[in-house]
Amino acid sequence: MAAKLAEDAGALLLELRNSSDLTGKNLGDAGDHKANTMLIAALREHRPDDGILSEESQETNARLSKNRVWIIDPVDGTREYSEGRSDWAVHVALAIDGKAAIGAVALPSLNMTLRSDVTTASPTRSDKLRMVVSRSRPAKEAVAVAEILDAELIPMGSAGAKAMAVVRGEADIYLHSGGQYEWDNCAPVAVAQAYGLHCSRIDGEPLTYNQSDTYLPDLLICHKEDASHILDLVNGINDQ
Ligand SMILES: Nc1ncnc2c1ncn2[C@@H]1O[C@H](COP(=O)(O)O)[C@@H](OP(=O)(O)O)[C@H]1O
Ligand SMILES: [Mg+2]
Repeated sequence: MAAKLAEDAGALLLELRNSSDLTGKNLGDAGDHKANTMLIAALREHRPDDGILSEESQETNARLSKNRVWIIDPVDGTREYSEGRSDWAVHVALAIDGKAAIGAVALPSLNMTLRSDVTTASPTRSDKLRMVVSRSRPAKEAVAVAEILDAELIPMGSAGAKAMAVVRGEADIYLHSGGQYEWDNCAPVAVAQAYGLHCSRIDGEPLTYNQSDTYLPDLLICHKEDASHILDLVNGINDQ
């Protein structure tokens, strides 16, 4: 269901972008609103007992008493969506007891949806490591770690698109700090974990969802074999 909803919302968003006269922020706002309305209505209809947390409509009190909470980002990479780029995503995840249990990330411009329940082969690691970072706000730790590892930096929009670049074998590391919310990374983390990748906070702690404060400002997604080395490097940089 997560994959179907993410795909359907993605189709709506592509249709809106192709057919409307809206541009820039107006297009982003309209897309956010349209996809959010569709996703919330579908979740309320099909999973009436579950909680919902969406970037576009946050129902804090009701969800906090639930074990099962849908965490959705109708358009992740709104800026890129509204610029006509392909690096944006729709996130639909189910957190169970605070863990990213199930997720789907649609990449509508690439006609692709990645999901936690149906996985293909684990991504292969490149000898020359490639690190995806925010186009607009690359984390200082990421830039410093890339330099130490002699990794290629690949700027890209959207947390979902970046995490899926690692899942798809287009990159090896996604390292972010400085700000993000639960909806930005819950579905990407559910998918990345299902593909056998390491996912944690940059201090190595687990990523925990459905918290009263939804700010979840940093994360590391990478191949398991690289995780402890990268976490040590980040730790060293942040101790300086
Ligand atoms: N420093 C920060 N503070 C808050 N949110 C941030 C952030 N850096 C990135 N994000 C959010 O994380 C998502 C991916 O960002 P980026 O493309 O820069 O990596 C975006 O989500 P939205 O597009 O859903 O708003 C963006 O708003
Ligand atoms: Mg987002």
